[in-house]
Amino acid sequence: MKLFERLKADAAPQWASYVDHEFVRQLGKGDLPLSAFKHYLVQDYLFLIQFARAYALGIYKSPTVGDMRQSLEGVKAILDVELDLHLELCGSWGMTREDIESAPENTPTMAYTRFVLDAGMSGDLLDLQAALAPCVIGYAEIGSALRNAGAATDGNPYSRWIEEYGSDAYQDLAKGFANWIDETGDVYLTEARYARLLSMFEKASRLEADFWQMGLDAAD
Ligand SMILES: Cc1ncc(C[n+]2csc(CCO)c2C)c(N)n1
Repeated sequence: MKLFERLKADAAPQWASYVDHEFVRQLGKGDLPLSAFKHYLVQDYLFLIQFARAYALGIYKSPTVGDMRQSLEGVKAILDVELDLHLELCGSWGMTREDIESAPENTPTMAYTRFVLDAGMSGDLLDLQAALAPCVIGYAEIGSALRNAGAATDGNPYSRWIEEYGSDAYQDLAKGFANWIDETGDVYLTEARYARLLSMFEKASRLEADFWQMGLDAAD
């Protein structure tokens, strides 16, 4: 079994608590309170700034030029695509870039981003990839499930978000990431390392679930 598939199977409870979270269900049905989504999206913007740094760390930790290019794709996806989506949505509610960037980082945002940065700082590229994988691939799974369920097309207020993560371009990016961690695993994985990688993958999945919960808890 390839590394990503194995991690996902072994972390099945944590993975399910993330991709089947109540926030995601309400988002798909379109009845998620807007206050919850707005709070989530502002925190997600702050999250993405730190994630761009984590991908940049991936460039630094890359053993090959090919790995550097893969990490660079992540930096570009965040700086050129995802942050703009967030600014576009927040702008439609009258929020400016300054409003968002000056918002205080919530504890779940700090916990998740600093965990990923530390996984990369203290380990090698494979450790960093194990911490990043739930984020990149989980959103593709969620986007594709919601898109296939028709959530983006029936007047759902969150259709723009669903279209972005359900898009072919995003699905390809996530597949590229899965192939990349599998290939790194082919070179660097030993059975002695696996338990630590799984623990990081589980933690990242739990921190994703906590991130959704932070949004739900902010509903008024
Ligand atoms: C909490 C949280 N988790 C995952 C993503 C998705 N995501 C994070 S970085 C990136 C760019 C490509 O790797 C994507 C799509 C998010 N936005 N917020």
